[in-house]
Formats: sequence, C-alpha cells, structure tokens
Amino acid sequence: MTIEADPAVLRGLDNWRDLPASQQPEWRSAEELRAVTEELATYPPLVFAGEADKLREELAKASRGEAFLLQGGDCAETFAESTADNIRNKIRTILQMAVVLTYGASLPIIKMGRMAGQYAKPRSNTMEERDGVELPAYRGDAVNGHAFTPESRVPDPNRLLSSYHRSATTLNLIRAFTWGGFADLRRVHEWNRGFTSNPAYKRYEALAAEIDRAVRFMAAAGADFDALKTVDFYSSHEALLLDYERAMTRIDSRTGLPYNTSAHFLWIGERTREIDGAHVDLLSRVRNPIGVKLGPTTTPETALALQERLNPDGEPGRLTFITRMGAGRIREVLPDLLSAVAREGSPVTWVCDPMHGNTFASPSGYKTRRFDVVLDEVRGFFESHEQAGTVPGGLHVELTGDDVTEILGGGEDIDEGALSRRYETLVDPRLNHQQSLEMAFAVAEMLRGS
Ligand SMILES: O=C[C@H](O)[C@H](O)COP(=O)(O)O
Ligand SMILES: C=C(OP(=O)(O)O)C(=O)O
Ligand SMILES: [Mn+2]
Repeated sequence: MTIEADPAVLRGLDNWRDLPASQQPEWRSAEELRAVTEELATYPPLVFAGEADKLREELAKASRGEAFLLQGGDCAETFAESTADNIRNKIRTILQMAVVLTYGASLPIIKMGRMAGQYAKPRSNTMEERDGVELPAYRGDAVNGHAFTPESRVPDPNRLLSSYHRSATTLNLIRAFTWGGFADLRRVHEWNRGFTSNPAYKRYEALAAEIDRAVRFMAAAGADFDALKTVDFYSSHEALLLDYERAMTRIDSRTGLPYNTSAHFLWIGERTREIDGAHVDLLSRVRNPIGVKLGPTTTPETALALQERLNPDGEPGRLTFITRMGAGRIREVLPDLLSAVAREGSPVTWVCDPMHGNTFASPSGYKTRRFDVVLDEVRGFFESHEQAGTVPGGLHVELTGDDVTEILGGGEDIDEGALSRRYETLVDPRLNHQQSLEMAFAVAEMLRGS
C-alpha cells in the first residue's frame, strides 16, 4: 500500500526557496536550471529510505557508545576520477581502517564514504585570481570545471545531471564490491598484513600481531567467515546545492514521509548552517540521519538551537555533530559544548573531523595539513569526551586510496619538497592510503587507551 504525503509536508519542502541560501552558484540560466531539476525529479532514487532508517539506528548506537562511525573520502570527488580503480582503492582503504578500528574499539564500525555525490564545494572566496586574471572559483564538478578558463568556470546546471549519473555508477560499484566478496574479512586482514610488514610502521607491529592472533582465534573457534564477506557501506555528501537536493527529495511510499534519496546521510557545512537559513530548513524536513559541521566559534546556544530545529523530537541517531575545531582549539572549546548539550540538549552522535580546522598553505603554496596535528585533534576529541563524560562516536576524514602527497608527515615523512610529487586534489588535501592506515592504527591505540 502506498501512503500519500500530507499536502502541508509537501509544501514545506519548498519553504527554503524563501530563505537566505549561502554558497549557491550563479547558474548561467534559470531556465536551464528549471529544466534540469524537473528532469532530475523523474530519475529513480539513488538510495532506499529503509537503508537510511537502518543507518539512523546504527548512528543511534554510536551515540550510546555501542558502535563507532568511520566516514571518509575525497574533499571533492571529480567526474574524471570516479573510475573503477579509484573507487576500489578508496573502499579498500576504508575497509582496512575499519578492521583496525573494530579491534581497537571492540565495537562494530559503521562504514560510510564521502562518496557517490560529494561533487559540490563551498568556497571562502567567490572569485579566484591568477596572474591578474579573475574568474569564478571552482565549486566542485557539480557546478563548474576546474580548468582556469572563463568557459569552464561558468556554473552549468547540466552538471547536476552528470552528478546524478556519476553518483549512480559509483554507488553501483560500491554495492557490488561490498556485497560481492571484496569486503571478506580474511582478505582485508591480508591487506593489513602487507601494510604492517613495512618497516616504516614498525611502531604498530604489536597491535598488528594482536589483530592477527584475534583473527586466528576466530578461525580456530569456528567463526563463520562467510557471514563476514559482506558489509553495509553507506554514502554521504554535503547537502550544499539546494536545487539538486530538493529534486532528489522524495516521498517514501511506506510512510508518506520525505527522504533525501541522493545519499543515505547528508550533512550541512560549517559555512551554511545558519539557523534560519535555507540549508537547515530543507534538511529539517527529511527523515534521513543528518549531520552538521561545528567549527571553533560554535557556542553552546548555537548547538542547542540546531538540535531544537533539526531534531525537535530528540530522536537518537537523527543528528550527528561533526566537530572541526582545530588541534589548537579543541581542548578549550569542545568540553563546554559537550557538557551543555549533555545537560540541556537531546541525544546526539559526536564525530571528529580532524581535517578542516588544521589546513594551511605551505611556503610553496600548496594547501596542506600536518599528519601529527590531525592526530592531535583526534586525541583532543577523546580527551574532551573523557572530561565531559560524553561519548565519542566516530571519525570523519578526507582520504584517498592512492599514493598522493598532499598531507605532510606520517611514517613515510612527506616533507614540503615532496608535496609537488603527487598533489592531485582540486580542493583540500587528503590522507593517502598509507597515512589513512597509519591513522587507523594510531586511533585504535587511543580507543584502547594505550
Ligand atoms: O572543503 C572545505 C571547503 O570547501 C574548503 O576548505 C574551502 O576552501 P577554500 O578556503 O580554498 O575556498
Ligand atoms: C567543506 C567542508 O568542511 P567544513 O564545512 O567543515 O568547512 C568539507 O567537509 O569538505
Ligand atoms: Mn574539505
């Protein structure tokens, strides 16, 4: 039986159109935009509402310390790089990290990609200047091209259709990999053995040996490894482009309620989380689990107001706060926020993004981050929760499965001179494959309190 939506609920989905919306492109034609969104609205959903419900329940567990979220992927996915190899390497990296974190946390790890839709970027500056030439900033492949030419930088609504198609093909491959045998625990464990056999990561030898013993114990005890061949892998992206997100918002026939079907999980960025703004309004009306980024200027009042607006019923798993304070600020800012929300707010899943508060430009002009500083923010996150008596629920990182050189440091000690070797990101720097695994081992040690 199909349940129809309440007409007032349907009308509400367009309420955002009358509200201030920051970070929206100046599309080259309103007509074209209308045609594109009308077409998008006829396309099938990318995810099923029931999957979003399942994720909400899993995130509720993370809010109580019964699970831990690992959310990772590019700062900005690109059409050109959404190839089989890239997608496979990213999934492989996240699965490898998840095995290490499962052991460290002794908890199920919720696996989520910043994948299959992470094509739109908020920018600090509307324009970019190079050698005296000024053009609109690159805002992600969903909006314009990265090539520094006037033609490429014009926001083109047709790119929204390409985003949908790229998201669909990426998600299809993700589902094939994670249900088709690629995620087999024994196989992922073998990959991790390859990583820890590298002398650069000798520091993690003891932990790696413990994991190895645990897997052998499971085998000896008759664990059903065939049941561990498949995993749930969720998709997520920043819900930035409201025209796209609205077109992908559909009524679930089981319940008559609206879901954003472009991804399982959507988050609102640090630059678009105005309490009376369009982004908060649209996401307040969908049933998906959602996130909000919180930077170092966030006050307890703001956090509580966002909770009231986005999760008025206080439903566990509905709202995730993704904090991105900067390693230098987190110990000073986060504990008060945690205490205020614990005292006066409703259940929330707290996740640490140790990337976005720690970005700087190297002397040679590369946007980068330091591996040690990123890890220090994660440490500060755990310390703050310890101090406030609250639950650290997960990790949100920008990573890739390839050997890029975008973040300084780590066991292979990428230095400033090395950044130019393989600096490929179009927006923010990502942990490479090895750095991602190293982070997983380091965080696993933190989770065990060693
Ligand atoms: O990914 C996050 C933001 O889009 C990014 O950090 C903004 O970068 P910008 O300051 O280069 O515009
Ligand atoms: C834009 C991003 O982050 P923030 O909103 O935290 O700056 C991002 O996650 O890429
Ligand atoms: Mn980013």
